[in-house]
Amino acid sequence: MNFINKLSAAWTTNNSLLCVGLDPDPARFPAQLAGESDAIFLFCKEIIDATADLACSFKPQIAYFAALGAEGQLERLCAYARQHYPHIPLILDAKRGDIGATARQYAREAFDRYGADAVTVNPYMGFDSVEPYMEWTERGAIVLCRTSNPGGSDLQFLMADGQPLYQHVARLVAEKWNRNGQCALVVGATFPEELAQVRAIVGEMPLLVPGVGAQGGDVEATVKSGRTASGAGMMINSSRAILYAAAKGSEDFAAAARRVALETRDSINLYR
Ligand SMILES: O=c1ccn([C@@H]2O[C@H](COP(=O)(O)O)[C@@H](O)[C@H]2O)c(=O)[nH]1
Repeated sequence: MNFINKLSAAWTTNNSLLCVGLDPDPARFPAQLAGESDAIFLFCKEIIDATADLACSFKPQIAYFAALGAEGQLERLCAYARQHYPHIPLILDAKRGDIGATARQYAREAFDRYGADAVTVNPYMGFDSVEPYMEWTERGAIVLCRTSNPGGSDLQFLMADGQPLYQHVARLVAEKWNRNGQCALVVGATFPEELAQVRAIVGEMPLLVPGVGAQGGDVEATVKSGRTASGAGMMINSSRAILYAAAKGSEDFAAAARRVALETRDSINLYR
């Protein structure tokens, strides 16, 4: 099944717009994982098992694995998610951007090596840097548009032809670049006004929306700004607030993650 259809089905099946982010930081792992050679895999696997019925997608952030030389554990984790939860889209957050020949290798890494349904990509180098991802006709390219970080405004708010750059990106992707019909955009929950602007430009296109939870984005404003007419259209990501929900040593980490994922999913659903 292609990325967009799988995502639409997951919104319905799990009644959820929540994307569970997998940003594993061993310094924050529970004591029982200390000394385990595959602690990163084990930690993330428990989180996936605890939240799979509450999520519309999982989003491993590759930097947290690669920085520790743990790409092998990421491979295992992706294989595990695909085998046990094949109906939940797997998004590799890698924010790749390079010339076409190199982008083709990044696409192979995301879709072949890790088996991701979609990968995040940076539009700064233009269409030929994004096109190779679309050669994978069933997989998604999720293009950075209006990112959640404060510094995103440095470039994304620059005016060109009377409009901020992020709106040009939204329009380009929606009207020209989306050759395989599997594109989506990243828009931060920390900027609900811009989220509403992007929604108005792109119609039904799915949006990956990081920034609730640890970054403090407002759930009500996010949902009201980014939802489609059918009350869907978003993967609202929360990573650290779910992963590290347990107070150190006092609560089972997976149970705590499930509790916060449930609360987040339900608070999102209040405003759909
Ligand atoms: O604009 C963006 C794009 C990506 N991210 C990523 O999302 C998660 C957010 O983690 P939290 O712990 O929920 O803050 C992380 O992997 C970022 O790399 C983003 O935050 N903003």
